[in-house]
Amino acid sequence: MQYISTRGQIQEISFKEAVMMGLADDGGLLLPASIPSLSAGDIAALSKMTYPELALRIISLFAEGIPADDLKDLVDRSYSTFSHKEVTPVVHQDGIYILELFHGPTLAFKDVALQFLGNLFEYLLKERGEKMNILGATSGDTGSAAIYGVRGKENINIFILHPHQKVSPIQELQMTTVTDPNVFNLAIRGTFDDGQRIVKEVFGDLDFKSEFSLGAVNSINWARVLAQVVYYFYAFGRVQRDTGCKEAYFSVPTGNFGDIFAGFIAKRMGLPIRRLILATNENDILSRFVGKGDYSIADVVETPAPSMDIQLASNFERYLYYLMDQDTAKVRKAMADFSSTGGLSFDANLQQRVAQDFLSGSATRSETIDTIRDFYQKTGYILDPHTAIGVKVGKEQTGGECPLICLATAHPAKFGDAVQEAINTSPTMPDSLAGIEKRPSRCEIIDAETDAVRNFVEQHSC
Ligand SMILES: Cc1ncc(COP(=O)(O)O)c(C=O)c1O
Ligand SMILES: N[C@@H](CCOP(=O)(O)O)C(=O)O
Repeated sequence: MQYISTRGQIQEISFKEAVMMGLADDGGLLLPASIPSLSAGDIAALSKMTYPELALRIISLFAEGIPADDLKDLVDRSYSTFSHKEVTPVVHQDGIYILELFHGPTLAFKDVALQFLGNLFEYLLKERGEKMNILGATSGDTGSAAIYGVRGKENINIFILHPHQKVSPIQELQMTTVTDPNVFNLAIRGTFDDGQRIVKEVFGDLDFKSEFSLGAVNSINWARVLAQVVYYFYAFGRVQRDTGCKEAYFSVPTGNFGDIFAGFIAKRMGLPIRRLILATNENDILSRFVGKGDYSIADVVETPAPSMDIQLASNFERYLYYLMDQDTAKVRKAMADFSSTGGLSFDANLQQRVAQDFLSGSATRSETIDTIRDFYQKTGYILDPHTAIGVKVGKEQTGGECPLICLATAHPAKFGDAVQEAINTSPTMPDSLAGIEKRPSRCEIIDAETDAVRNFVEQHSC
């Protein structure tokens, strides 16, 4: 399995090289040159596996070059840190299936990939005798998951940019109270989009990238998307076992388009996903794209689902590559047009193709809060605000043709204020958060400027 860039100037690199490269050196994103397809029989066999067995089977299809025993060890260690024996259990509530992705160390779906990526980086660096400086941007969840994935690991320093005062109080504490010497939190005066732009600009300076051995933990890194493909198979297997269904809908709260893109890969591999339902908050550029072919940037607004307060969805470029029939010249042109005009529009023909894969919708602030309240009143189950958006849009877009699986991307305790507003009760705090506000913390506040970040990394690199 070789990897290529969406912009066509990186050809045929290995899985290991793709993981280490993170952002493609031509500014694009890396993808496998071909996607393996699984038969219905293969998929039925997968449904009998435990989560680590399934993860090993799916990841090994894409991870040539890592011996099977080593990969098994990496996968087993990565999922042993989850508090639920099923890793990502599926629960049935109010007629829908909720795929709980928040049983990892930092209580969000990011742990599923970042526990694995942290171990994979450690393994590859040892093999190469190298060091790495990880640089990432977060709207709240990737940051802590990445930090927990690499804290205290040798030969790795990690620098995480988060938008100052725009993440939830618990999200901020989960990052800033990790005071291991290899962890650096930078609160930037700006938005997540500013942080992601800075990260891409620093990676785009290839001399700097090479001199400081930069590594990527955002879904820029293909290994992130790959590890997230696994739970689509897992959830479908569990729901099919219970219902005998032939197809399912997946509703995915979406910001940077990474999680739903993992579902798109699962669909291309043959998983019978009837449609992926793309659910956004008021930052609805992606739902406008699916619904109207309008991909035009607007200002970021603050919502009760801050992790999705994103306009510039990094993985959109990966989807464009498939929508444009893997024509990298067209992708390059589209990305250049988008950066000069701030918008792209898609004709009826392309919109029809998008509609084969996706449905979409969005939720306002009050609809998000109302969904948490209504769901709690009916079931006693507390949704976090991101999950609530997926549930609301998923229910609106489907009519019982086949099961609806909604991705529960975070634990409600991370977003106590929104939950309190909705149901007048605070969610129970998981043990891992006990006393978090009393722990010592460390964070630098800086302007959202590429040079400021570059200088900081230079001074604190390993
Ligand atoms: C809790 C939560 N839900 C949903 C999302 C959206 O995921 P993605 O960015 O992969 O679209 C994010 C982060 O972006 C998140 O942290
Ligand atoms: N919601 C994310 C945004 C970054 O997304 P990523 O999947 O590309 O890392 C976050 O919590 O930081």
